[in-house]
Amino acid sequence: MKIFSAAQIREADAYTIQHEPISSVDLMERAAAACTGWIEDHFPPAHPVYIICGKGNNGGDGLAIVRQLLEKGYEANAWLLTGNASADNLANQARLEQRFPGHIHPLNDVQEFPAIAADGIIIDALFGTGLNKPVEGWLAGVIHRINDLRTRHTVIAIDMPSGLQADSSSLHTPVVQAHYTLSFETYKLAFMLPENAVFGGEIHVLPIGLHPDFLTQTPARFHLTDQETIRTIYQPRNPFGHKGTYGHALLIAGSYGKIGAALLATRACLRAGAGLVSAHVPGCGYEIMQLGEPAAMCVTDADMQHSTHFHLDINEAKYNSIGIGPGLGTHQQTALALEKLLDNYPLPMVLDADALNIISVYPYLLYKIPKGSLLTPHPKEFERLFGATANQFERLDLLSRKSVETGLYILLKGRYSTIACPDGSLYFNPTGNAGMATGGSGDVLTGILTAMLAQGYTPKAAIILGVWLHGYAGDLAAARLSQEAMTAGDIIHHLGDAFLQGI
Ligand SMILES: NC(=O)C1=CN([C@@H]2O[C@H](COP(=O)(O)OP(=O)(O)OC[C@H]3O[C@@H](n4cnc5c(N)ncnc54)[C@H](OP(=O)(O)O)[C@@H]3O)[C@@H](O)[C@H]2O)[C@@H](O)CC1
Ligand SMILES: Nc1ncnc2c1ncn2[C@@H]1O[C@H](COP(=O)(O)OP(=O)(O)O)[C@@H](O)[C@H]1O
Ligand SMILES: [K+]
Repeated sequence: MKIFSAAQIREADAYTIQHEPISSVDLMERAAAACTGWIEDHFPPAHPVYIICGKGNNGGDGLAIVRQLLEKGYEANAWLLTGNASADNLANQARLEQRFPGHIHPLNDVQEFPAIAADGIIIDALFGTGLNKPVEGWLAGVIHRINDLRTRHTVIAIDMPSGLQADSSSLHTPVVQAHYTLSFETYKLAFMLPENAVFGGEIHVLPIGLHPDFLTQTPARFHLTDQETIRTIYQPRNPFGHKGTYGHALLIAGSYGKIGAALLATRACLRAGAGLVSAHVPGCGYEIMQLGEPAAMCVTDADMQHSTHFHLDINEAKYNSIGIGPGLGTHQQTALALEKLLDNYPLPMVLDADALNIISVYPYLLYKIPKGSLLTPHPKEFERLFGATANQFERLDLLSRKSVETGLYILLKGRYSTIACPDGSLYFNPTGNAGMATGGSGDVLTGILTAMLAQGYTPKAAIILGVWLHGYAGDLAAARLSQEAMTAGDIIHHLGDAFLQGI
């Protein structure tokens, strides 16, 4: 699913008006009806509704919602900023006044903000995608008033929480903190970033019938992975396939005290479909690996505690893919061996955790990584690799620039893990939950991605599909066990159901 910028959304709006064709006020009626329908489904008419309306089309939506709710028997009123209203806003003021006189109240000052009855619902229709600067002065006071009331009253934002910029950072500016956001047609970029998590609440994207030609033909830089995309990527196994068909994957992971990371990555790699899996671990890991995962082969390093010689018998004829980093440690001998591996192995590989930490100490190694490889830093590792940024929009830009510059796929992990592709496109992943914020989840992902590469998926397909399945398995684990009780191993246990249900 594409994520459009505010400017593209305006174009979609105009294209729909011209090509459906439909008048802009009727398109507004349709958008408002989608919201009214949602409100009706979730809150009975016993709740009085207070709609705070701006002067633009977001306020116009609010005015139309007041009229539609009144028609459905709700007690609804608008508090409207006075001044130069947009044409469709004016048209909806007139329609409301004509059908239900006396339901529009002026809002020129915070003092005029209504007193909200016990069961009252506040609807924020102040500003949407037309916000052109941070909100200041008494209007900021209105936003603060709404936010003060949110502990006692449900707050529903129309299209965007007011004050939130769709495509740039809103840090340190006043923004409504909604419980629900009813957004039109597409997700906005701002919803994807953790720095905005407190504003949107539960986000519902309501279709309003923007023209399908525009939506399919207009290129977008940002995407939200959906099941449809996953179904086009996934390749069912060939009935005549043999284990050679699905590749030999090698995991280079673990050090004394962290052999569990190697075990998790290895198990995940097997469960994600690799034909053969080998693990290279230091000597201390041999029995743990052989007993812990009998289906995997184990190669031990000359050193008992950490890996030092994993570059020796590795070549592309033997291993179709390599995943390196979980629990590996950052010993200097390990760093030297990593450099030799990068010098000798030409295929895309997966680099995670300590492999990334080593590279952040020796940044020139970044340029030795085979093109098309997958890097999977969490935010701290990302910062060590590429430096800090003032906000998460800048971090997104940095992420994309580094991917383009190096020719590597870089995954920034977290809620809506973000995949930056060397062609400049970015994919947000919607699956996964906070139960996965538990030690070892990332090791499991390394195993899954290494398995996808071994099976012959292109790097882009491997990372989009692997990250989706990892999160989906995490969601299934959380549904069965709770977010609190699930562990990284449970993500692996649910991979089977993720293949069956998530694709
Ligand atoms: N996409 C679609 O297909 C559809 C979109 N629809 C709806 O249209 C919405 C976009 O409407 P929009 O373009 O009129 O902009 P909107 O968000 O109302 O803001 C503009 C107003 O805010 C003001 N203003 C701005 N910043 C300000 C500030 N910091 N501080 C103070 N004032 C500020 C600005 O004033 P100005 O700066 O011009 O004086 C102007 O009055 C969209 O979010 C959705 O709800 C649906 O109806 C139909 C289908
Ligand atoms: N709140 C969350 N929502 C969705 N996914 C999450 C969340 N927290 C963590 N995850 C996922 O869990 C994994 C954690 O990886 P990482 O931080 O490397 O863990 P570890 O180093 O313990 O293995 C990532 O794939 C990340 O996207
Ligand atoms: K709004």
